[in-house]
Amino acid sequence: MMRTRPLKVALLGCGVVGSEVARIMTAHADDLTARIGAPAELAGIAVRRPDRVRAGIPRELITTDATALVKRGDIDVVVEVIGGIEPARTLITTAFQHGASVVSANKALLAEDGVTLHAAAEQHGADLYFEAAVAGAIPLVRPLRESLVGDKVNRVLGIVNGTTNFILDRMDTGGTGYSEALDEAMALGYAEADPTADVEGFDAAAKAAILAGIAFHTRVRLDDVHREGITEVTAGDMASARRMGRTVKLLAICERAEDGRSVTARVHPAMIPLDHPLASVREAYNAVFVEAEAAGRLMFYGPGAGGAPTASAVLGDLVAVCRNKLNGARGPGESAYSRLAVSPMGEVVTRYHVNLDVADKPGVLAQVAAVFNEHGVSIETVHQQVRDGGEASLVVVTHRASDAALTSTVDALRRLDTVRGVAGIMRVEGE
Ligand SMILES: NC(=O)c1ccc[n+]([C@@H]2O[C@H](COP(=O)([O-])OP(=O)(O)OC[C@H]3O[C@@H](n4cnc5c(N)ncnc54)[C@H](O)[C@@H]3O)[C@@H](O)[C@H]2O)c1
Ligand SMILES: N[C@@H](CCO)C(=O)O
Ligand code: NA
Repeated sequence: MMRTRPLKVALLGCGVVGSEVARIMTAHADDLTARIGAPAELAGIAVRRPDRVRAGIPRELITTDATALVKRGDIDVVVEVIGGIEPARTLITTAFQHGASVVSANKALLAEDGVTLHAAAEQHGADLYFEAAVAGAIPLVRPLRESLVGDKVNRVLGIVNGTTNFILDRMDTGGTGYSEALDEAMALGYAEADPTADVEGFDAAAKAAILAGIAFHTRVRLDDVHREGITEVTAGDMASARRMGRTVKLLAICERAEDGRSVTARVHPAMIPLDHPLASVREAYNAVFVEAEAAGRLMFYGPGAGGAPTASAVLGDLVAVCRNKLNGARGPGESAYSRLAVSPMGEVVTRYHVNLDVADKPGVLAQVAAVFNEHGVSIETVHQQVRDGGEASLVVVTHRASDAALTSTVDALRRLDTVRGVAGIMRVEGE
């Protein structure tokens, strides 16, 4: 039988994502009511700028006092789409204290202090859902927390930041410069409020921390994730990748060590073959591979950013949380029983593309090869291109080696007189 009292929803933030959440809640109210089993009603919307015109949103719902809204006591679900650490963290924990469950899109906060949020949800018997925090519209959090919870996930690898994928895609195929592409991504609502979070890899690292935590049933924080953004990726790197039949993507890679006792999590630009499925992920799309012991290799693909796609994930969580409320049930809480160590980047083993500027003299190639050999880094291919003025460019692609071995190799190469400079080092993945 249909319950008559509506479930009351408080929306915190009415920006790119929040405005779409409000729009869909209104536009699809009847369907949402039928799917939940009771109406989900917007009971208040906390904003920072109350005078802004917001089409379709009744003014009486708008407040600038988010704290009072979450303390009302009659709110069933708080949807947090403000972003950032504070006041979002305090608002969420206050919401739990006052009997609400929470849906959040806030990867920065979940990666920084998910422990506090999960503990507060647990203490108050509430739900904390966060599908929108990772890879926008793509269902990934729920598959990992629910569908794959009976399996053993060993690896999660993919593109989890729409803004940087958009920029790299434009640089690679459109001839558009970095700044122009970033401006476009910001205008389309893909970027974070401070786009440094995107281009420096913080946003992808936060998502990697969340993914590693839920995939491996352990705790991984933002600081545990090795992070490199795309600000150092040059048109030269792109061209060099193309010449080798590859392209450049910003990847997030979370892996369980072979002995099963530790994990690694990293975000960095990487070269991947042009025929790899991730190479055809364009614009602000995301794609993530999950490798699990019994399931094998799964691929999740779709829009990774933007107001409406992200609101879709928020709405999915909202319906789930409302259903739980009606049934007196709870969704999954934090599962971090494995307590695995997070290994440092030096222990990560992968392949490398090393671009050297060298003197075009006899014996240089042998000298360079000897340095790789001395550090136990095996060379797969070498390409030499002679330039004017007695200089040459040498591109060395290695077999798999540890990050520590590669770093000491490059240090030693820099000390050779015949090596004028290290023009670029990039990891090679997906082969
Ligand atoms: N835009 C995307 O594609 C996307 C995708 C996935 C997740 N997210 C996440 O969703 C959240 C919101 O992102 P967005 O793109 O909508 O950002 P946004 O900057 O467009 O919106 C945030 C809104 O919150 C308001 N706000 C800030 N402090 C407030 C406060 N104390 N009280 C009330 N309102 C306040 C701001 O004025 C702004 O309008 C962030 O956590 C972001 O990381 C965004
Ligand atoms: N700024 C983020 C939003 C989606 O989380 C991105 O570009 O992927
Ligand atoms: Na998602």
